[in-house]
Amino acid sequence: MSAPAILVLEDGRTFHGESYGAEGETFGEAVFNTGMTGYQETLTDPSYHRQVVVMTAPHIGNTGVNDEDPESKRIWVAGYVVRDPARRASNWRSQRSLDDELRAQGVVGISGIDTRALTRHLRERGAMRVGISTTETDPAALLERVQASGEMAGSELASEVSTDTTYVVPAIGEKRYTVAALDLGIKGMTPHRMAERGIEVHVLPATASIEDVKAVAPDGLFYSNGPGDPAATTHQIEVLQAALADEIPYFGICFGNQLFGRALGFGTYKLKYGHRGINQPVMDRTTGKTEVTAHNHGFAVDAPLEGSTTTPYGEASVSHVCLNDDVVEGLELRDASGRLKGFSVQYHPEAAAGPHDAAYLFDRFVQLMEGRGGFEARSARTSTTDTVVEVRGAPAPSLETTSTDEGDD
Ligand SMILES: NC(=O)CC[C@H](N)C(=O)O
Repeated sequence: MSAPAILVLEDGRTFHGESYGAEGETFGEAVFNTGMTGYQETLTDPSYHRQVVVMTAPHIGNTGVNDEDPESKRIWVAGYVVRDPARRASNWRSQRSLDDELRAQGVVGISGIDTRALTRHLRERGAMRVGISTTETDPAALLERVQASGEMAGSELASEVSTDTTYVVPAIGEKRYTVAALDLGIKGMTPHRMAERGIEVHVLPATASIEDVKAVAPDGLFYSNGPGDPAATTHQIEVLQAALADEIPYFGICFGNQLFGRALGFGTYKLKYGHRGINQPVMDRTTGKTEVTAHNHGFAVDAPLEGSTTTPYGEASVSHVCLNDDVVEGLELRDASGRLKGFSVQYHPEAAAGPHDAAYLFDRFVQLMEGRGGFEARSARTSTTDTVVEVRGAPAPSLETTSTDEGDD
C-alpha cells in the first residue's frame, strides 16, 4: 500500500489519493492530456517542464517503460496524476515499470484520484497552479505554498531545457540539405523526421545568435517546440526576424509557431486550458484537407483567420485551424509574388506520440528549401481534398510519407 498523497489546486479544490512515483512535494501548472497512448513520449517532452500532467486515460503504465521511446534524456513533467496505475507492466518492449521510472527520476505523482472530476474542474475554471505532496497532510498548508509558486504566464523556460552545446544529427542516406534547428525544448523525433528526408540537422542552443545560425550555412532555419510563455521571449524572435530579413527559409513547430507569429507582429495569448492529446482535428487550409494531430500547447497565436497581414517580411496568413475551437494552428509567410518564405504549425507533425497525418509538413519544408515554395499550394487554397494530388503537382516528394511502424504510439 502506497503512502497517502494530496493534490491541492490553487483555488483550494483538494483530492486525496496515493503516492505514485517519488515521494515528496511538487508544484506546477495543472494541465490534462487526453492521449490514450504515448505516456513515455509525453513525460519526456520538454514542453511539459513546470507542468503537472493529469492523464484522462484511466490506466497508465500498462506497457511499462523502455529506452527507445523517450523524446529527450529525462522526464520533464513537474508532477504526474493518474487514476489507476497498471499493477504490472506487460509489453515485449518493456524494460521496467513506470512507477519505478518516476521514482528513479524523482518525479512526484499521485494516483487513485478522480481524474475525470479534476479534468472537468480544469476545463471549467481553466489551467491553474497545483501542488502534490506526500509529506504534507494539511491541505490548507499546501494551498499556501501552491499560491506562492510560480505562474506559467510570463515564464521564459526554453533556456532551462535547451542543449548547452551544438550537436549534429546526420542525414539518413544521401545528404541533401543543412538545417539550423534552435533547441527550445526539441523532441528527439523532430530531427529524426528531418534526417529521414536527407537533412543534416545542426541543433543549436536556445541562446544561439544569427551569426551562429549563419555559421552553419543553413538551407533552412527551424524552431522547435518548447515550454513557457512565448510572450516572455525576445532573443529568439530577434534572431528569427534577422533570418527572415535574410531570406532564410523557416519552419517552426509549436513554440516555433508562436515565435513565428510574434516575429511577424502578431500577439500570443493563454488558452483557457489548452490542447493536449493526440486526436485533435486540424484543417490545412492550403489543401482543404483535415488531419488528426498531436497537440501540446497552452498558448496560441492571435492572428486574423481570414485574409493576410502585411509584415516587414511579406504577407502572413493563417494556414491551419483547429476544428474544435478555431484556434490558429499554423501560419505561413509569402512574398509579393506568392512564393512561400516560411511556415509553422502549432501542433506536432513529428507525432511522438500521435497519428502521422501531418508528416507532409516535413516534405513541405524540403520543398521550401528546394525553392518550390508552394506556388501550387496557393492556387489550391479553395480546392477540395479531391484535388490535393494534382494541385501539389509532380514531381513533389511523397506527401504521405511515413511508416506506421515507428514505435512511437
Ligand atoms: N509544445 C510546445 O511547444 C508548447 C508551446 C508553449 N509552451 C505552450 O504551452 O503553448
